[in-house]
Amino acid sequence: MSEAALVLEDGKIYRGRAFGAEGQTLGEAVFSTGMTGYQETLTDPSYHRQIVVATAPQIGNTGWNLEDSESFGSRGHEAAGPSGKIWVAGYAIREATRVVSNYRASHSLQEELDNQGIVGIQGIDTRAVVRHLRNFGAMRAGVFSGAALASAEELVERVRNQPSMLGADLSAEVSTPSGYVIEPGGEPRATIVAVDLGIKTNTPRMLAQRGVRVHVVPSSVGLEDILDLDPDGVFLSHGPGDPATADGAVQLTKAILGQRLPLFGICFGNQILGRALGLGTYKMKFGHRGINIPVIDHATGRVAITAQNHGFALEGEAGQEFDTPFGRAVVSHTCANDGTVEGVRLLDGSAFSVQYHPEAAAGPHDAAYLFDQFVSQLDAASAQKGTA
Ligand SMILES: NC(=O)CC[C@H](N)C(=O)O
Repeated sequence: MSEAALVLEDGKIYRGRAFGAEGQTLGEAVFSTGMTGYQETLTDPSYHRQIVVATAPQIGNTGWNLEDSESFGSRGHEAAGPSGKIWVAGYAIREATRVVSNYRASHSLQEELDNQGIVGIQGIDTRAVVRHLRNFGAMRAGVFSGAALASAEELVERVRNQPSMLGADLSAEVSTPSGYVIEPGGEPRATIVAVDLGIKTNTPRMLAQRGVRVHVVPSSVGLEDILDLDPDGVFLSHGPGDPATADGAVQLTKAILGQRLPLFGICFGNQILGRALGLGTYKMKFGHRGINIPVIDHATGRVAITAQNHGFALEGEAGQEFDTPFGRAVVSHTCANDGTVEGVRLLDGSAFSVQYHPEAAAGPHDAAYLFDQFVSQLDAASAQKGTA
């Protein structure tokens, strides 16, 4: 295995061995604290242009299977076939397992990284990398191996020459090029439009499991296209990039709110709904990425343990109420670790969103009830349509 280097924009270099494809990759270095679920993480479109550092010390134990990928439906997924497209820019780990041990595995993680040309690094002190990123923040980085290795100065230069995640407008790079429908098993109880800003496979699946027909549409969709589908509600998906750049999605959201259609948003969708309600966004120092992040629901005082993956957040305070052109709104959820805004809602309940991932994949299912809450809104809207 050839030598490899993880290079950070501040000049810090961690030397290890190649993992997966050899070559060069650039992206923002971020860390994920999930102890399981690497396949879901690697295929999540929200990680587009990010080099993920895993805090779990050994990676690859369960190999790669043909079921758990989260990128079916995202742009360019066909090329990866049933394996699912890997969206991360690179992967940095402590130790790759030598033995794949799971009945669902079809091949190893290394093989899949090789097949898809994903450049990774193993054998580095990932605890030291994570401490560095916690102290100095997520930053531009690169992984280099084989013929791509060069002098330290040259590598740092290449890392610094890439654009920052701050100001990155990435929705169009991951969103499906054309719409598709996920049907529930039987007769649909309601129909929604899901705006794909980087949607994971499990999100429309969880809605379909609840009897909802889901039209997944490209991020460039307009209000008229949405209304043509005669939906009972609209969903705004998770996705990569800086929400401050997503003016198109914010305008669309304002138009949807103006129609009084029920609206639910997750992660990027929470940031978009927050912006449409007048809140600002900012880049966090190192973000929240993992599957054990505690969130307080200020309506009930209950804490949910949640899956998360975000580097930006909405500005606001726990329980803060504010006026919007669509009615009064509230900061409904905050993170129990650091007070970050984790959810907003119109007080009438017709539009709400969370910064965490009720679809989990991977992660705990504490927040799955939010899909039920959305479906109740849809039932009410569809009943009203029936009597209109
Ligand atoms: N998973 C997501 O939707 C991420 C949202 C946004 N790109 C962020 O990093 O904050």
